[in-house]
Amino acid sequence: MESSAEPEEPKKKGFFARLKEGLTKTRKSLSSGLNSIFSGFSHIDDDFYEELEEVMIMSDLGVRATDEILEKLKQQVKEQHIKEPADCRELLIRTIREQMDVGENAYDFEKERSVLLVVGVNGVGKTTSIGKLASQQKQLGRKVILAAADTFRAGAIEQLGEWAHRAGVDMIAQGEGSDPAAVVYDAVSAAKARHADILICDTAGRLHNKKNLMEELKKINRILDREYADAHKETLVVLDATTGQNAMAQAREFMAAADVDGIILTKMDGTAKGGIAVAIQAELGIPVKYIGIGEKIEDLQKFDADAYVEAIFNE
Ligand SMILES: Nc1nc2c(ncn2[C@@H]2O[C@H](COP(=O)(O)OP(=O)(O)OP(=O)(O)O)[C@@H](O)[C@H]2O)c(=O)[nH]1
Repeated sequence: MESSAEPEEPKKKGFFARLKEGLTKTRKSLSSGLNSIFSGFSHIDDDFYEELEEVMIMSDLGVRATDEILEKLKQQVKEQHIKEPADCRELLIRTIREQMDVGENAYDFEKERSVLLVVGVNGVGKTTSIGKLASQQKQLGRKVILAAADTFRAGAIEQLGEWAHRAGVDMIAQGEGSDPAAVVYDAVSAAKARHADILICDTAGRLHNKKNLMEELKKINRILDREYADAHKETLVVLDATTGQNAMAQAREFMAAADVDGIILTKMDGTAKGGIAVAIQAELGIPVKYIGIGEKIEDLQKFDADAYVEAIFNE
């Protein structure tokens, strides 16, 4: 029998195909960079390790994580009497994955009545990520309410409002410059009255005054602990992957100001610095919960370290 025509390309790409496409720039820089070292060196020596280090740091895996990964690699090379550079490839990939281990990534806020505090400096894609998340949660059949508690940045409330409209969810807001804690208080009342499953709060975006930030977050947390004690609470920090090590510095500052439960890493599709996901989990020990790999709603993906490593290293 004659073979039938080529199957039509499915309209919607699967999770992994989209991830792989989103990580193209990082794959090209990191995986191809490492591959050329594995094939270019005839034996394992200091130069070989130095070149690996350079490529890893260039891809923003972070100095500390890179050092630790290479130390482990060297040890295994010694123990297993590996002589061929190419034989290090799988070992290195496995070591990177192990170094990223922060336990299983939990999404309890999808199952329980929850409140998410989403923080991040201006321009990182905080509003966009909240919009995507709200939309996804709504599609899961959950009742979502947004709180426009980033009252500092001009236009932030309108922008969140547009997302609320697009996602078909309610938003609680007061005017620009109002007290973020008061907005959260109102939003909690609304969440209780309307039996919301998840309340997502767009909060503090500024870092230049750490004390203010800390006070603001503390005040919001006090309200949540008092008024919404039975809700599962998480604080998520949004970071822009294209800013590389600067994003790490931001994460550290937010960690100093609040208990951070997870990271949303945006704009991974636009950068070769996607190794930052390794640095975050390996150096900060905080799970990356979502990554942004494009502008569409489905381009906010749950982060899976196994899939990430595979998307980058498996050709
Ligand atoms: N390619 C890509 N674009 C993104 C992603 N996340 C956000 N963006 C886009 O980046 C552009 C600018 O984003 P931001 O200025 O950070 O958006 P924002 O959410 O309004 O900013 P803040 O709320 O201040 O963080 C927007 O057009 C977004 O659609 C992503 O993961 N990938």
